[in-house]
Amino acid sequence: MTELLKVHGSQNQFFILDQTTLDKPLTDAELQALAPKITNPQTGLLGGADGILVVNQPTKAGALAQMRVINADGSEASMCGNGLRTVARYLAEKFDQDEFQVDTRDANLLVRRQPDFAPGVPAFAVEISPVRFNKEALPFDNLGHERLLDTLVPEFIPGLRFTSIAVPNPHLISFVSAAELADNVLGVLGERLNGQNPYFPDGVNVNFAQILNENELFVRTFERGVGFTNACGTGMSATSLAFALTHPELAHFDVPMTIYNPGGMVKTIVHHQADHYWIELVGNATFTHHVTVDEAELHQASFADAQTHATGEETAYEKFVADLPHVNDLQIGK
Ligand SMILES: N[C@H](CCC[C@H](N)C(=O)O)C(=O)O
Repeated sequence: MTELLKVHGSQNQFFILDQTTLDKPLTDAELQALAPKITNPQTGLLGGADGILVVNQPTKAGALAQMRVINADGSEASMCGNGLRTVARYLAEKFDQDEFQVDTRDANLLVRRQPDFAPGVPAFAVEISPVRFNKEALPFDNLGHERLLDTLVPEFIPGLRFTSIAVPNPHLISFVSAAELADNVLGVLGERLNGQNPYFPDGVNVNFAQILNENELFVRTFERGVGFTNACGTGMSATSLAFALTHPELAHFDVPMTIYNPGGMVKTIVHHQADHYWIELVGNATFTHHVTVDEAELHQASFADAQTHATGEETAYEKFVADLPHVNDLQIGK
């Protein structure tokens, strides 16, 4: 039998599959077959999820383990900020270490246990890096720009300004009004730029942010390979950097920013030395369920006989969110 964990960071929900515990790791094809089935909100396991976080032996020296990110549609992403916090907690408990590096596609990233965000709400800080602005990192075509930095792009939405940043997965960011944030214009643009389109051949995560105050945002994200999620860690991190770059009077480097989202709240700290940028993302790492399933079933993308057991942590997380300002203003579930 094999154990999976159902987890979330800011209610961005995942299954963690530690391939090192299997007799035979799932192949890439098997992972791509399993993801859409187990994450399906109607027919998936435990109400579905936004993807699978796959743990393997490290491929880079210095890392404790590797994390791969499989989106709900089976596509693979280079990074997942909310997911990395939950994998960091899983590895911290597995290896009894509180600070180490995790091997992600483009870099070993430093992760560190943090004080609980609230009673019963464990928290981790994770490095979001590498950060790139060029078209090699974030391929887009037919816009007549080498990069987007608070750029008017009438081809997307007339009147809105956009910034493009890869962290290293691709993000498009626009600072909008409360009305635009709640409107479905984000969903329409997200669907468009992740379908057949002349601009983003590989799709892109689209983030709308409302500026609440100095160093304080509300961010809503339409994710590549998933759709609307309750939060996107790399999205909130990229948006924090865009905030510091485009609104220097309101957003400061090396100072914690508070980022609200439909699933809760995280802190980000944007750092730079010359033109090298990186972001610290600090937030919850909640384990909601233990799942026991026959390994042979997983290879067949089946989980019909899975046994699930709630950890009880969700109650503490929901109390944490209930006490937050702003989050309940914009009730947008996944
Ligand atoms: N959908 C994203 C990957 C997951 C990122 C998100 N869940 C996060 O917390 O950063 C992409 O295809 O780039």
